[in-house]
Amino acid sequence: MTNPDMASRAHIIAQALPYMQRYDDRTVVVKYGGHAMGDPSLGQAFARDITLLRQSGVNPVVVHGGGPQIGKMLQRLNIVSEFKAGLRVTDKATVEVVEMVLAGSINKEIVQMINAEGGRAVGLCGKDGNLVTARKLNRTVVDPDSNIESVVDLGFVGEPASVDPTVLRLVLKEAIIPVVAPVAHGEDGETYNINADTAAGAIAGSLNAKRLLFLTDVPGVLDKDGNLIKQLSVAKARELMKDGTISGGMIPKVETCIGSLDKGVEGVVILNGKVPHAVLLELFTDGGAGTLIRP
Ligand SMILES: Nc1ncnc2c1ncn2[C@@H]1O[C@H](COP(=O)(O)OP(=O)(O)O)[C@@H](O)[C@H]1O
Ligand SMILES: CC(=O)N[C@@H](CCC(=O)OP(=O)(O)O)C(=O)O
Repeated sequence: MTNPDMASRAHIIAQALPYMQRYDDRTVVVKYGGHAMGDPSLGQAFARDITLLRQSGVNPVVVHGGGPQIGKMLQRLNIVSEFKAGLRVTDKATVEVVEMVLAGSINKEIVQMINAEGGRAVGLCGKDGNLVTARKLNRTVVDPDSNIESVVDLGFVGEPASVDPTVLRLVLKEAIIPVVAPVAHGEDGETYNINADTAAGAIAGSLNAKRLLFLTDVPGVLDKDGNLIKQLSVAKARELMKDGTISGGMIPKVETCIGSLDKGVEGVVILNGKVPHAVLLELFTDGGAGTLIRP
């Protein structure tokens, strides 16, 4: 007779089959936010999920952030940093630190974690193979009191002007997992700091990804009372950004979700990366959580 515990374990594994078939040979871009990183056992669970996706025939692409880690390094170096509309004002000294932390230590740490789980990961940034070419971002902000619009100068903050996914396709064809840091060259030869959410959206769009997942440190988009919004239309998302319910780091995430749907990404989800195995739960079980942004 089958032990009930064994039977329920088998049931959970078997439940994954239709999902594995749905995502077979499809691209899933996972944005791994700096706030979801840090805990070694969570990091290991994340690396295992990504490796398992690859093993089951999915093409995972990791695009990572590292905002809090950049902040710590800037503090150690006594460089003052501020954010405007969820983006770091980036002068010359800051962009050097951003590149060092993102494309250096964090990128290699994630590559190492995935490889330790038996995957084969390779670290890239926007500069590699001209993956992402940046242009300076001219950011408009609206003062909520006066409703007056103004352009803020964020320094070396860029937005993707073009994405050439050739290098990603080559890597994916060999069953290697690309791990991308959001730092890129501009046509002017400068290095630009791109918000990781924005970079993930542009990359997902260029690959016509089946799914784009944002792993962050909250369960998803929360309403004014702090309750999770399970499904959010583009129109409602715009309303919540306007009235300030969506603020700070959630702004580039939601804006990217909207842009990615326009670019042909099939589904975009913001979810809690602090839940162990959040990626597997979202993709391979009926228990998907977080906020699904829909047209
Ligand atoms: N309406 C909202 N719902 C959820 N989080 C929000 C909302 N508005 C602002 N936030 C903030 O956005 C943060 C997530 O963005 P961010 O700090 O950039 O994380 P990450 O490093 O994962 O990109 C949350 O921790 C929360 O403080
Ligand atoms: C322009 C800009 O704000 N760039 C971000 C890049 C890292 C990032 O986006 O990291 P998270 O995903 O962890 O927030 C920064 O300097 O913090």
